[in-house]
Amino acid sequence: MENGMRHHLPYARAGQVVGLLGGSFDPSHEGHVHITEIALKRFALDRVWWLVSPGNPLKAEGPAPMARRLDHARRLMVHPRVEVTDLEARIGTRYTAATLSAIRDLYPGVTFVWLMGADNLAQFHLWQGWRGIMMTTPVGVIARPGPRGAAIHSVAARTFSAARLPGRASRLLGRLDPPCWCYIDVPMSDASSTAIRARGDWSRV
Ligand SMILES: Nc1ncnc2c1ncn2[C@@H]1O[C@H](COP(=O)(O)OP(=O)(O)OP(=O)(O)O)[C@@H](O)[C@H]1O
Ligand SMILES: O=C(O)c1ccc[n+]([C@@H]2O[C@H](COP(=O)([O-])O)[C@@H](O)[C@H]2O)c1
Repeated sequence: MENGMRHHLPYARAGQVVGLLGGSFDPSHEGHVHITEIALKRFALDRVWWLVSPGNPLKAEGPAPMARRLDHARRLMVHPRVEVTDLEARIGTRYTAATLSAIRDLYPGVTFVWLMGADNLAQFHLWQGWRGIMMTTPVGVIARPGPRGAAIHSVAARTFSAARLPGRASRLLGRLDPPCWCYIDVPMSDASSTAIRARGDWSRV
């Protein structure tokens, strides 16, 4: 990373627990805001950073330009403990495993919790280095409309079943040594970027 980039880094201090919500945010919507507010409380996070992805490695079609997605997300997500950032583009990573290891190097003493909706847990075993992510990073999974079983019985959930923290103990997630993950059953939002794009409310240019 260039030196000049460093002063744009989001703030966190040693001892804090920061939730990372990675996504295409193409566009961001109420569902993202909803799970962020829930995650702050239920996982006892000091902060949440939205990592607006340069492009999901598993998606064939690229998203809308970064500046547009960032701008939209920053208007939508206004909260003193939440920051919307293009950190992955700055670091030059798009695979989550690489992003996490780079971020940990940049913030010694800070604990990072990876946040995701239940749909992503169902797919998680397709991510690059997913076992390594589980072994190094507490993972918080938030309910999302769709087949609940697909997440709870996914390859990742089964492989790491012994490391599952019950939902009632969710506040401990960032204080335990990984592997540890926690699924929280919460009131759900059915908002989705795909639905918004399908309505034509967010054109790509
Ligand atoms: N309504 C929602 N409820 C729970 N989790 C959500 C919701 N919307 C998005 N998420 C989660 O937020 C993260 C980023 O989501 P993303 O930017 O891909 O939005 P999306 O609506 O899932 O987009 P797309 O429809 O293009 O896949 C993912 O972990 C996703 O599971
Ligand atoms: O690292 C991977 O292999 C990987 C594969 C698929 C998705 N991800 C990450 O998961 C997050 C959610 O992606 P998306 O496109 O569903 O918003 C985003 O941060 C992606 O970079 C990461």
